[in-house]
This record gives sequence, C-alpha cells and structure tokens, in this order.
Amino acid sequence: MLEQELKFFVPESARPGLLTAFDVVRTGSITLNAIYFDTPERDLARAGIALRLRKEGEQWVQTVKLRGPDTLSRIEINHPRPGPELDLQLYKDSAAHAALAPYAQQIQARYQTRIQRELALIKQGQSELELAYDVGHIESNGLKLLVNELEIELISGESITMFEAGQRWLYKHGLILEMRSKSERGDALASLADRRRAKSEPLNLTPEQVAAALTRKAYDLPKPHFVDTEDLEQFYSLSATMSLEQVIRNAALLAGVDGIRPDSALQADYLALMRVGLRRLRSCRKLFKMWLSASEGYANTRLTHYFGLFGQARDQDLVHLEITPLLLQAGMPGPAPEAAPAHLEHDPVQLASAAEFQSLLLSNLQSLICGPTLELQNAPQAEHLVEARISRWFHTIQLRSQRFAQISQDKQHRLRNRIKSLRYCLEFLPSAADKQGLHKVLRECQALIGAVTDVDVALDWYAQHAASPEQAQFARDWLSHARQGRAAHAQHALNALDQHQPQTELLRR
Ligand SMILES: O=P(O)(O)OP(=O)(O)OP(=O)(O)O
Repeated sequence: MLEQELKFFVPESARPGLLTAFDVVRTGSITLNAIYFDTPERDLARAGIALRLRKEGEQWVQTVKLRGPDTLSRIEINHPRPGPELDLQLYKDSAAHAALAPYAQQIQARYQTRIQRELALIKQGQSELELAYDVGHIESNGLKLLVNELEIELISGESITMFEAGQRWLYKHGLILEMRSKSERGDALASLADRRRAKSEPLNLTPEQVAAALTRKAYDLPKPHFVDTEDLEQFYSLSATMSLEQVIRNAALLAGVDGIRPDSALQADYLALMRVGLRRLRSCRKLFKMWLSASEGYANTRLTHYFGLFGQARDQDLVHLEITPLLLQAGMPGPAPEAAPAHLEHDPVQLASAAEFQSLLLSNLQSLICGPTLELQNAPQAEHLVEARISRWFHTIQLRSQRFAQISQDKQHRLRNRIKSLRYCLEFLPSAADKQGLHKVLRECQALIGAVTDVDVALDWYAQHAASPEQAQFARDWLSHARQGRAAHAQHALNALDQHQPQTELLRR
C-alpha cells in the first residue's frame, strides 16, 4: 500500500494547546515500541528502506517501507506477527524481495523507538485522514533522541485535503514542517553511537546533547543529485521538490527542531544552505517560467519575498562572522560592531519558525505534490526551448565574463546570479554529466565572484554603520584593496569559461 503523510515537529510552547485540541478529536491512543533493522553498513538506509518489528498495543507487526513516487509517499507492507521475530520470507512475492534479499544474512537490530501515540480520524471533505500525535523517543546504544510530532496521513481521498488539514493545524499551533522520518533520525542516531564507540567516546549524553550532535551540519543535497527522467514535467516537479526539501529541512533547523539551540555560526550555516535551496528552486522555476501553472507562479512570487528578507540576514552574518574578523585582524580601530546588530529588521530564526513562513513552505509543497506544476499542453517544442534557454544563459555568461573587470558592480552581481542559476539547473539534468568539467568551473567562478560581492556588501555596511570615521576610513581602504585582488582572481577563473561550449540536447539521453 502507498502511505502519504505530512509530519510536523511540535515546539514545546505548542504542546499544551495541541493536547487540548486533540482531546476534542481523539479516537484512541496506543503504545508503539519498535525495533528497526539494517546491515552494519547501513545498506537499507542507503537504499531508503526502513524495516521494523513493532508492538502495536498487544500485536506485533512487521513492516517494510520503501521510497514512494514523491517525497511524502512511501510504499508500506505490513504483516501481523506472532512475536518479535523477523521473517524476510514474507516478501517472497513482493516489491521488497529484490531490495532485501541480498542483505538477509547481515540484517540486525540497529535502533528502537518508544512512542505513545494519540490518534484521531477526521473527515475532510470526501477524504479521511488519520492524525497521530507521537511523544516518546528513539534509542540506540543508550543514546536517546526525543520525539514530539504530529503526523497527518491520508487514509482515503485526495492529497490536497491532507494539506488543508496540515495548514489548519500548523497555523493554529505554530508547528514546524518536518521531512525526516523516524527511521532517518534513528539511522543518524545509530551512526552517532557507532562513531562515538569507535572513538571510545562516552555514550551518556543528554537528549539535548544528542539533538545538538545530530544537527551539526546544515542540509545540502547529495552530490550528484540529477533527476533521471526524460519527462519534462516530472523533471521539473522532482528537481523543484528536491530544492524545496532543502529549504524546508534547513528552515526546521533554523526554527529549532528537536529543541536545539544552535549558536550564531551554526544558524548562519543553516540560513546560507536554506538560501541555496531557495535559489535552486527559483532557478528551476526560472528555467520553466513560461509554462508554470498558476499555483506554481503564485508560490514562487510569495517565496521570492522571503528570499529578500532572509538575504538581509545573510548579509549581516557575512559582515559579522566573516569580514569583520578579517578587518580586526588587519588592525581596524575598535570598537568591534555589535555581534547581534539592531539594524536587522527580521530575525531569521523568528522568520523561519513563524506560521506565515511555515505555511508558505507547506503550500509550495502542496503545489509541487498535487500539481499541475507545468502547463505543457500547447508546447510540443518545450524541450528545445528549454535547451535554447540554457544555451542563451551560457552565452550571456561567457560574454559578460570576458569583460568582468569593466562591467558595473551591479552587472557583476547579476553575473554571479546567472552563473548560479545555470549551475543549479545543469546539476539537475541527467544528460548534462559534467564531462567537460563545466560544473566545477561554474562553481569556482561563483565562489570567486562571491568573494568580490561579499566585499561590496561589507563596503556598504561599513559606510552606514561604522562606529567612528576612523573605522569607516580603515574599512573602506582595506576592503577596496581586497576587492581589486579578489576581482583579478575572479577574472582569471572566468577566462576558463571560454574553453567551454554550451551543451545542447540536455534532456535526451
Ligand atoms: O506509524 P507509521 O507507520 O506512520 O510510522 P512512524 O513510526 O510514524 O514512522 P515514520 O516517521 O516513518 O512515519
């Protein structure tokens, strides 16, 4: 069967309200204790498979979950069992057989979950939804990660109703969209325990320390992450959804999922990678601009507004965490500018956790999952047009690159954005394998122009906010000098683009 569900982290402040709301709709509650299995090399997790034995009330159930057609769906196969013994023979005639058979001998218990689940069955239009409020923990080798989440699963009817209910609960209780399944978190927890044991590090961490240890890195897409399809609409939907998932995952981290309290450097990383996700998403939408459905166009416009707001915060991080330390090291007169500047109009943590933004992420997800995403009925030549657009982007980049030192600051910034858009789109294309090393060159150019544009951001900032005229003068001189050197480096890298040809036939293999 196909399971499709939404998941939300319930922040501490939302818990009493959520419980009260559940009192009204509750249809039951159940204790769920599960053992999850994998090989020591994590072959199942790598393949996106979860295998568990779970005691559901008094009944043992063996379940396997496999990747589904979209990011919210999984193929789920359940078998009631007499006791906690795994039996892989049960899959002999199912889709799971080929996936599990090679590992049958190596499979062993890897982590457990202990969950108290409050249940509600609700009707939404013609659809039936199951609400599950789960409180408990995941455990591996003595390490515990707390769980406090709401799931909304589509039992029957239209996916859109699941999103409608999700919007209501999200808004009412201030929930945070969560993309990580319990098995993903369990696998990360077991890997943390393995690492600590290998280094003879103690395993007596508090749940808060465990949560922090599991969220030390911002979320980036795996490399490579091309979308292997020849269907244009599917290509768009999958690449845009991957980008959006990058945004949602980093937004959850920024918003303090699992009760984490990241320091400002880690917050800056989450924010930077969230913006990369937003840029990836915008690039996909730019490439398919003329065919975007009404809901995609609308979702894009609303997200663009937030892109700007988060951009201001990113600029602040850049000035305070990266450029100012360089200036101080070079001898800039003090006092150092405030670390948490009052000039910031929108705090990124507040912004990311606010119901308005979370709700916007949910409606973007709805648009991509429920579709239609593109309107291609009257566009038989769409593939060629996409390819032509990519070629055009590349030509413009080549032309501007040759004259990087002469073009205006504004055009230099725009050139960097064009390079990013092209690179992000190329990375999604299956037949744009990086045979010529073009992705690498684009990545280098992006980074080196970025070093120049960073200086411009800091120049602006110090012109307005320097603590004294001496500080302003020092910053201006040092940064202007740095700009010259960085621009020369960038020009050098940009010259390499001349040796590349724009690729065509990008979508056909
Ligand atoms: O009860 P399920 O099957 O929805 O599973 P779960 O224990 O909530 O885990 P997951 O995070 O994989 O939905």
